[in-house]
Amino acid sequence: MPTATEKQDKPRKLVVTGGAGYIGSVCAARLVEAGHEVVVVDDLSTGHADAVPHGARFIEGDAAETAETLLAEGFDGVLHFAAKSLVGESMQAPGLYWHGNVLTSLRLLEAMRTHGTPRLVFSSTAATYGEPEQAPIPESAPTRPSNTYGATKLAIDHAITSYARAHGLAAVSLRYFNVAGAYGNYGERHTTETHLIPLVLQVATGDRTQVQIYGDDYPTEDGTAVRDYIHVNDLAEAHLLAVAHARPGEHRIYNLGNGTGFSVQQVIDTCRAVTGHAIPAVLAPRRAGDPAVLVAASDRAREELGWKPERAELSEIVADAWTFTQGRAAR
Ligand SMILES: NC(=O)c1ccc[n+]([C@@H]2O[C@H](COP(=O)([O-])OP(=O)(O)OC[C@H]3O[C@@H](n4cnc5c(N)ncnc54)[C@H](O)[C@@H]3O)[C@@H](O)[C@H]2O)c1
Ligand SMILES: O=c1ccn([C@@H]2O[C@H](COP(=O)(O)OP(=O)(O)O[C@H]3O[C@H](CO)[C@H](O)[C@H](O)[C@H]3O)[C@@H](O)[C@H]2O)c(=O)[nH]1
Repeated sequence: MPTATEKQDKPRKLVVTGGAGYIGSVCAARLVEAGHEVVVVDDLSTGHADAVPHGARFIEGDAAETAETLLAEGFDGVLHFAAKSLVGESMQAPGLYWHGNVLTSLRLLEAMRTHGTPRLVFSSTAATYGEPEQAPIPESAPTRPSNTYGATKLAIDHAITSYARAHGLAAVSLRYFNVAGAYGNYGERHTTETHLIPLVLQVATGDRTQVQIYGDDYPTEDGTAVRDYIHVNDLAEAHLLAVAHARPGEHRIYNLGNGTGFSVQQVIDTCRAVTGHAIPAVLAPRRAGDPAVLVAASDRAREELGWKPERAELSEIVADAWTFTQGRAAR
């Protein structure tokens, strides 16, 4: 059954950079299912060729370099997921992030301008806000990233605003909070995994012996850090809506989260309930740069895009991630 979004948008020819990665593969799959013509461009630096959905054309290569020639074919838009996104690595090797994220995106923007590609949807992040002054965080909150990863994403957001104003680009930046869950065979399988839910589930599969809780002295109810977890398929739905709603000369920015925070302890407890596994957890020092609470105000996406998350319960998000994880383990 096509969703409301799929019915309302016309088929388009789209490039998906990073479409062999976690979020990009889910979005590419949804775009193909919605009848769009999809070309995935991915250098497989952190992605997997077998994650590119059937029905999408796949070009293995750098997003910027490939776009410079590929866009000459004539496309309706680009969804730009390709990026380096490990916060710790960004602090140790900033050059990788300024080059890999900012330079790549600037070259992509230039290629889009040269070839007249009208539409861009960009993967921005909650990390652009840094340590927040309020919860939930609206898009009007100050952007003071506390790590290099967030700084590079914010720099790209600024560049996109300039291109929209000067060149009429129709652009949408989606600021994801904590993405989790899976969509059928598409899910999170990073070789270097830093995200809480997949790490906890790796304990349940026996691939890890325990999970570490990074700090229990935060000013939160149980002392562990609070995040806003959003289902990857709800996130994908927002991308389909963004493609349909982007308007020439405008750069719109939307936060994407459910507006409800869950602590690290609550996440572990939910994983225990979903998997039926004891999941040993040990206390570890705080991870540098981690804010205490990050929760999204996503009213703007709901009002302007008509976005409505379908799987907002943490137990649903974890259950889908667990089904995916078990499926991979059985292979
Ligand atoms: N996962 C999250 O919770 C989260 C939160 C906020 C923002 N984001 C952003 O969402 C996007 C996707 O994240 P993900 O978790 O799916 O990461 P991922 O690492 O699974 O996917 C990124 C993909 O981009 C590819 N890639 C990287 N650099 C490339 C380049 N120069 N040219 C071509 N391909 C390249 C990688 O091979 C990979 O397949 C990223 O831009 C990330 O910053 C993710
Ligand atoms: O083994 C672990 C892993 C994580 N955590 C904690 O769990 C919470 C969530 O951590 P994640 O690494 O899963 O996610 P982050 O909130 O650090 O990162 C997310 O938000 C960032 C913005 O701040 C970036 O956008 C990033 O890409 C996105 O995944 C944090 O409090 C973290 O300290 C643990 O306690 N133990």
